[in-house]
Amino acid sequence: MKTLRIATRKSPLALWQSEHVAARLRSAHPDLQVELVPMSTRGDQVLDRSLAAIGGKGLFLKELEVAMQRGEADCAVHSLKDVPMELEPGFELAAVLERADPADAFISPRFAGIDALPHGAVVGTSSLRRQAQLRALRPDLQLRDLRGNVNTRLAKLDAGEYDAIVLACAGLQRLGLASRIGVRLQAPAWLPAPAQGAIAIECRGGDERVQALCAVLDHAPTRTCVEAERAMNRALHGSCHVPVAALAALESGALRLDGLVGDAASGRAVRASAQVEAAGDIDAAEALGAEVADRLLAQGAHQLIDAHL
Ligand SMILES: NCc1[nH]cc(CCC(=O)O)c1CC(=O)O
Repeated sequence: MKTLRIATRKSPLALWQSEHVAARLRSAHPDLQVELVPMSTRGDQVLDRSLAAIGGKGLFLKELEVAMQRGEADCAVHSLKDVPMELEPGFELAAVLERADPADAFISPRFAGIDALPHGAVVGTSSLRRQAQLRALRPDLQLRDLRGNVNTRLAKLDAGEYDAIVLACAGLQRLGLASRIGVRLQAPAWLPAPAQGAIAIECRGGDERVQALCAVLDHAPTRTCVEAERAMNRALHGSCHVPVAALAALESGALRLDGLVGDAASGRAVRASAQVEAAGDIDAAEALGAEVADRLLAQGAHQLIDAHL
């Protein structure tokens, strides 16, 4: 019997996502034996410093890529928002699954929304993108770091360490915690991370067996949207030190992209958007991302980015 081994992180959300991919692959290929290879990454181990300080998003991928290189796994499942804009050489995305809810969620046991928070309320999030947007709306808030997996973050909120926190709706929904969502923070007023809500399967470049097995899970409209968002981020040369947010949507054939570059310390933010009428191919999505990046730079995003170089 043929086997496919999926490298995965061990957090409950990562395991849910990998089990989901495994189940879909099993039903698409009844003769395929699909196994998970759970492993811990540096991004999971180092919880006392921000991701930006310890080297960025790639930290969630490295150990999984090493396992693929060694032949201990055939592919790896990731939240696409945790995947760097440029993959390591020798790897590619075999599939991007249909996106779940891309929005961020405001969560608080006591307050109905960001506007309802009292002056100086304490909000937990280590994401510079979420911090920048909170600062832009409410300069008075006290923003405090909050890392760890989704359950850990909710437990810290429930223990009273914060008045509110912000998490991705998709992660909460996947873990059966949708009832914790207080407010869905909607675009274009609030923008999520590029590719938030999308699950990707990474494999070794040129591994045609794995690509063919995973191709059935690929969702073209999601690919189009996330490509526009990731192309915008790439064109901004955004490192994880600069808060960048983006959301693309397909509506009756047109592809619209909203983007934001912010500054977590000052709460300054610049926004831009654009759309293409016939969003046929990946090239059009990429061009749209570059266009919105140009508009952001023209409005002063370069000052926010240069300040972090
Ligand atoms: N930063 C960690 C992370 N990576 C992906 C998700 C949620 C699921 C997704 O966006 O696909 C989360 C948790 C969160 O931000 O609340």
